[in-house]
Amino acid sequence: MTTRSLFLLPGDGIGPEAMAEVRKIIAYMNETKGAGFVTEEGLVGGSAYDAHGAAISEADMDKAMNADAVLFGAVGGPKWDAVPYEVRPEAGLLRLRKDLKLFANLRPAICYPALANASSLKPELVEGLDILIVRELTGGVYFGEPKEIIDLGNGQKRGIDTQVYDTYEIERIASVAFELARTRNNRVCSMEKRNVMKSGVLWNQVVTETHKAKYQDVQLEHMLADAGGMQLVRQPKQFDVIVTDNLFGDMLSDVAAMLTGSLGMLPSASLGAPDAKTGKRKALYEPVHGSAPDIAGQGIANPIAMIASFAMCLRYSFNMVKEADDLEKAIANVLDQGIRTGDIMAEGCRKVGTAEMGDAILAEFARISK
Ligand SMILES: NC(=O)C1=CN([C@@H]2O[C@H](COP(=O)(O)OP(=O)(O)OC[C@H]3O[C@@H](n4cnc5c(N)ncnc54)[C@H](O)[C@@H]3O)[C@@H](O)[C@H]2O)C=CC1
Ligand SMILES: CC(C)CC(=O)C(=O)O
Ligand SMILES: [Mg+2]
Repeated sequence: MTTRSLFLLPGDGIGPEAMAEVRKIIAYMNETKGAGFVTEEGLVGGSAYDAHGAAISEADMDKAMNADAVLFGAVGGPKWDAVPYEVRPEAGLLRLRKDLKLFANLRPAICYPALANASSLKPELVEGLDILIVRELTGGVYFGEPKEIIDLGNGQKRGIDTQVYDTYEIERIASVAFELARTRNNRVCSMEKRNVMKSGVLWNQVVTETHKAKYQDVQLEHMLADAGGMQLVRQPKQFDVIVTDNLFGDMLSDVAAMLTGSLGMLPSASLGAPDAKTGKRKALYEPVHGSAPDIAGQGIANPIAMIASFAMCLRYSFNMVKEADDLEKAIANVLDQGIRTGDIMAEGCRKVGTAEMGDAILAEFARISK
């Protein structure tokens, strides 16, 4: 029997609550479909810091390296506000991204028909929305050196972060965006700030050259990232694929989340390059949202972003396309039935907690995938 190894890192806050709902789906697929998932669990973020004094242990890094895919919940929270910067919860996630070389972060923003009214935008602006943000994930200001606070000795300090991009980093993320556009509506919009940033000038040049060399069949547009943010809330359906750097991608995908109704709706896949011999990619799947300390521990978080991240895992790591489609359809059907967590609640709908939403999606998945 095929075995498929999954390393689960639930993390902090609502991370474990959302992961519990994915665990049920994994168990169901193993029991009824012989999916052969073999799971291991580890600690990341504040929970790892509390246990080991580090945001992820070396043993868990090894397991992440060797798994077919990593499922990640969320990290962080006020409890760890005062821990040293190097071991803060978020450092665990950044290390996973960097060491597993997960340079391509795919963040689809899809507005399910039943949720057009849940967005803060007018329903006609978001109905049928289906955009894909392709965020560069292992470079830019998140990782550039120097990164420090220096004492200027005159009562002043200076905080320094450095935005760095090399040609190869821009070329490979642009190629991912162009390839994905070919499977969708064949349009890419590249966002940077070439008017104020040298890295933006290079980004623009390299995307243009990559397009010219290999992807002239795809329609390419360039937009300054601030204007891009404005266009995302003015007329979001103008976009198909957006490709952008690490920081702008982080911000623009949180903006895009609200087009879909809630940050609790947005999944993501973080992918490495295919291995030259096996063609397999290292991969980590995580919701776009964080640990939501304001609602953690109450059983009310929306698990859809986490469940939809698992659907992306089925699609991208295991080529289980039918199962991924069925799981995404199950999410859509449950929303059509008017079942809602608090963040996407609307008049006439039935308000449920995290576990009930997970159960409803699993029941619907079981029904349609029989
Ligand atoms: N990938 C990760 O692990 C990320 C971690 N963080 C960390 O999370 C902590 C909290 O950050 P915030 O800025 O508050 O962002 P957040 O994404 O945790 O929460 C923002 C708002 O969205 C709501 N929300 C988020 N996910 C939800 C869900 N599934 N269901 C219902 N409501 C949901 C929260 O209740 C909150 O009001 C910080 O420590 C931050 O560094 C933030 C973003 C990503
Ligand atoms: C390291 C993360 C907390 C940064 C973030 O907000 C994200 O990647 O979405
Ligand atoms: Mg973010």
